[in-house]
This record gives sequence, structure tokens and C-alpha cells, in this order.
Amino acid sequence: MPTTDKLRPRRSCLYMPGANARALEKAQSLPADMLVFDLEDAVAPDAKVEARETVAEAVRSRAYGQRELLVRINALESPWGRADMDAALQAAPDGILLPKVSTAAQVRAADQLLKAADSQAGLWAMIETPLAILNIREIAATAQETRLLGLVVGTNDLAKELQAVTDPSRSAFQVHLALTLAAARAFGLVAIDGVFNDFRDPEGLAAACEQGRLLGFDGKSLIHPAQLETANRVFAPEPGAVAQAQIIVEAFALEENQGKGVIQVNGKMVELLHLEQAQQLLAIARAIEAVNAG
Ligand SMILES: CC(C)(COP(=O)(O)OP(=O)(O)OC[C@H]1O[C@@H](n2cnc3c(N)ncnc32)[C@H](O)[C@@H]1OP(=O)(O)O)[C@@H](O)C(=O)NCCC(=O)NCCSC(=O)C[C@H](O)C(=O)O
Ligand SMILES: [Mg+2]
Repeated sequence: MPTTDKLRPRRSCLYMPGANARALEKAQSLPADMLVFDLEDAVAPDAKVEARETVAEAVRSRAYGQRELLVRINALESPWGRADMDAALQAAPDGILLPKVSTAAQVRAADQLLKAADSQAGLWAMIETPLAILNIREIAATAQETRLLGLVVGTNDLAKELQAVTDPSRSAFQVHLALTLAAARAFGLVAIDGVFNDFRDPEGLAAACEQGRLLGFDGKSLIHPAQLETANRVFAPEPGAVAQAQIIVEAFALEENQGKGVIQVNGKMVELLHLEQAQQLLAIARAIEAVNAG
């Protein structure tokens, strides 16, 4: 049964070219929270049909344990998109990732296909065009009527379309990242940050993950197994934060604090909103523990 659970860990989201059978096999034992079987930009036009079959078979194999499986189809407007969608839905992944979504209508069109196929898969939209940024509110708002579950930033395509340069601090993309995050949170969606292309630069990756985490993203798009450990570490709640959250939950549970909206914990003001944050953090920490326990 595909999962649409919003509270599961999504620290690491690893892309694999659909035509690369070795990568698809290797991913069965990699510590990724999410796997994206890519049929779009990582697959050359001549290899698209074969990749579609390879990916469908891999998803059907159920050899990926509890990892969340997404298939990134080609755009529905492209020559391959509709057949990709049909094959993917028959294989029953957890989600379909739509590339280059620019309008709410594109999400609705994909959602109609899910409904027609009686699919339980979630929908995920790549935010990687300038038009998507201008339409981000409407795109995210489709979550109220469709199976849209998350937004995934595509900084490679954004850089191309904006004619922007990717510097280490990603200064050109700060507005796009923040708008995507705000739209995701406004409509209760998961938000996954873009890729870091230099997979032999662990310090640069750690800095990029840290930046994404501080902005509020749930996890990071990855392109190579060597990037998994860093993303899993940076996007997991720190032990100190887990301990602090536990203290807040316990403080609000004390008899003398029943019915209170604000209390003090170790000399700091703590409100009910902090209690909610603490509960959410503990839920994610527990979910990560469950994943680690296998
Ligand atoms: C970038 C790569 C082409 C590098 O591949 P390679 O030269 O084979 O790397 P290594 O020799 O270091 O690989 C070591 C082993 O790891 C396996 N491997 C490599 N990558 C993956 C992977 N992604 N998933 C699973 N396994 C992987 C190799 O097979 C080796 O295994 P072994 O035989 O046991 O030694 C390559 O990493 C790659 O293709 N990465 C993914 C590229 C991709 O999918 N790109 C599309 C999405 S990125 C994007 O653009 C997002 C968005 O749309 C945007 O616009 O920003
Ligand atoms: Mg892209």
C-alpha cells in the first residue's frame, strides 16, 4: 500500500537514472529515506522506453523495504509522459513526481489520471521553472483538492531557466527556496531542497544541507550514495533538541501546568506553540528511530 504519511522521515531523497540497472539494484541496500526512479532528465530520449520498463519492474519487485518510492515521469505534455504515468501507476509506487510543474492545472491533470486509475499514490511537484515560482501559491493550494503531498525544488533547471549562477551560498535561489517553503507550509506539504551536484565535496554538501535545514526543508535531493550519510545526519533532529523537546512535553504534563498557555522551563518562556513544535520533533525522531531499527 503506498504511503502518504506526512510525518515519515524524508531526510534523503536519492535520484537514480531509470536506465541504470546497477544503480537501481544498489539502492535496495542504501540508507535513503526516499528513492526517485528518474525517467526524465537523467534518461536519454533513445533509452526512455526501456527505462520505463526497467523502472516499473524495479518498483513491482518490492525489494526496497520501507524506503519511499517515487517515479519521476516525463512531463505529461511530452511524447513519453502519458505512457510513463500508466506504467508507473500499474507498478504502484508511493508517489509520482511531476517534473517542471508550472501551473496548478498540470497538477490537476495528473491527479485526474490517478483518480481514473484508482491509484493510492501521492503526487509530488518539481518546482524548477520561473513560472512555477510566480504560480507557487496556486500550485500548492491544489493540495486541498488533489493528492499533492510535496514540493521538490529543482535548482539545476532553475539555474538554467533563470540564467543564474550557482555560488556556494546559493544566493541566486534564496527567494525561490523561501517561496517554495512558505507555499509548502501554508498548505501542509512536504518540502524537499534541491541537489548538490559536486558529489565529491562533502564539506560543500554539508553546508548546503545545513542551509536547507535552517530554511525549514524536510530533506535534500541527492544524486550519489556518498551524499546519503550527510543528509541523514543534518536533517535529523539533534540529540540536544530531542532532549529539550522531551523536557517541554514533560513540563506541560505536570499537574501544576494543566490548562496553562505559557510556562517557564529552565528560565525560558515556553508557549503552547513550542509544545506543538516539541511534539512534532519527537514524532520525527521516533520515526527515524523506527527506520534505523529496520
Ligand atoms: C553522477 C553519476 C553519473 C556518477 O556515477 P558514477 O560515475 O557511476 O559514480 P561512482 O563510480 O562514484 O559510483 C559508485 C557506486 O555507486 C553507484 N551509484 C552512483 N550513483 C548512484 C545513484 N544515484 N543511485 C544508486 N547508486 C548509485 C554506482 O553504480 C557505483 O556502484 P558500484 O558498482 O557498486 O560501485 C551518478 O551518481 C548518477 O547518475 N547520479 C544520479 C543522476 C540523476 O539521477 N540525475 C537526475 C536528477 S538531478 C536533477 O537535475 C534534479 C532537478 O530536476 C533539477 O533540475 O535540479
Ligand atoms: Mg530538473
